[in-house]
Amino acid sequence: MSLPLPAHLTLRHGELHFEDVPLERLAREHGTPLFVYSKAAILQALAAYQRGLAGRKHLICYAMKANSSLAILQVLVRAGCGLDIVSGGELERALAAGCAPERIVFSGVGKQRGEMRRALEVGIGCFNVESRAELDVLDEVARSMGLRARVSIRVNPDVDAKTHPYISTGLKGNKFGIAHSEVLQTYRHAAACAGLEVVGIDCHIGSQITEVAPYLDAMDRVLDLVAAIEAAGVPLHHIDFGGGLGIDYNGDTPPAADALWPQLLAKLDARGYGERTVMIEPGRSLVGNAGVCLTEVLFTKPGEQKNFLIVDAAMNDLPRPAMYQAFHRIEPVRPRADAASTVWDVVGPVCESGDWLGRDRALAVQQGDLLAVLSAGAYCMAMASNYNTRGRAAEVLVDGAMATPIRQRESAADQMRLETLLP
Ligand SMILES: Cc1ncc(COP(=O)(O)O)c(C=O)c1O
Ligand SMILES: N[C@@H](CCCC[NH3+])C(=O)O
Repeated sequence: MSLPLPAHLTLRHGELHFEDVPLERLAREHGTPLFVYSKAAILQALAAYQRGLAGRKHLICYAMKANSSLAILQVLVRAGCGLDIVSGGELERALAAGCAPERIVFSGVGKQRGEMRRALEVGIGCFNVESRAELDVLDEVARSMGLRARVSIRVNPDVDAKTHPYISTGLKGNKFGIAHSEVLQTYRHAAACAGLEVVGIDCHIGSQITEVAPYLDAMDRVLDLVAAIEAAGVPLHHIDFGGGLGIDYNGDTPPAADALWPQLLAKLDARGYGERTVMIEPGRSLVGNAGVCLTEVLFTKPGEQKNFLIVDAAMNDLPRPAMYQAFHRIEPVRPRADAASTVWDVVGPVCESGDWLGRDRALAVQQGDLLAVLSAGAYCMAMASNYNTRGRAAEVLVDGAMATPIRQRESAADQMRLETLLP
């Protein structure tokens, strides 16, 4: 194992542990594939943001799309987070997990009227609006309910987040946000709508960002807009700077949240906006390295060109490699210290050539061994599907020596529940 392990994941007595819990035991008790999360690792990641924003009026709204399992939401909400949601479904999860509605922000380019209505009815904190058309529909829906919707407009600062094209969102060619050149007129329009109350400005430039420069550029551009919008007579109560901070998947070196935020806050201070409420929407950086996916080697299949390790987790459980060629480290749960390693492609049982979890990995393993796919806390379970009628995996949350099952494995009956047989 050449790279250090993520926080709270350790090799003890020849076996991987999350906090004080041996992973092999969890796999035997709950079966595989199994997602295991560390509460301490989540709270440690959150603490870096809390330190970075200490002494400021702020609200950290966890972007729950990264991992929306109820218990994970509870951990973050109980630790003081609000939530960033992108659908009516996420709204119901947020409420079920005990998040105060006023600590919820609603992002996303395609909110439906019913979703707007429900969010207004429960009294969410703010809608991050992404187009002029959405603004008008929200205005109409709020007026029909005799309410005013608090809005912040998501601006597209046109900066290159230097990340994978599928997860870059702050460039002109992206579907997200309102173009820099149209921001002012959109704010003027919003301020004149009786069903809307303008409260802030919002920006999110992409995901898995590992450099400081795009953030600094985006902050400069957002603050230029704040000055212009306020000069036009529209006061802004908060600045929502989105999420996007990357994690270490394979030796990546993103800035730490408590190193990044002082630099961004210095920009606010320098421009006289130090008193504004700062909101952020981190997702991946709070949970990504707080989770692993345990999987069993079903078969070894050496071949002429490639050697395959066929494991019981697949692209339906962990779609990031298939979707983005994303790299996840794969480590044996009980490394075989003196065995020679072989180079394998680690693949799942799904009937697709794209169903792989790792390529060309040197591993000393045998049939029946357990592997841990690392950095699986974000955008894995949340993006899981039932392709090939595979049930979604089970999940366990570790806290010290305690392991709590937080989601049962989905059965075939669970999957068929909403379907109807023809007479
Ligand atoms: C509007 C918005 N906020 C927050 C996030 C969370 O991003 P990340 O998980 O990269 O922190 C996303 C996803 O990229 C997003 O689209
Ligand atoms: N799903 C992407 C991140 C998307 C960010 C959503 N705004 C990933 O796994 O990297």
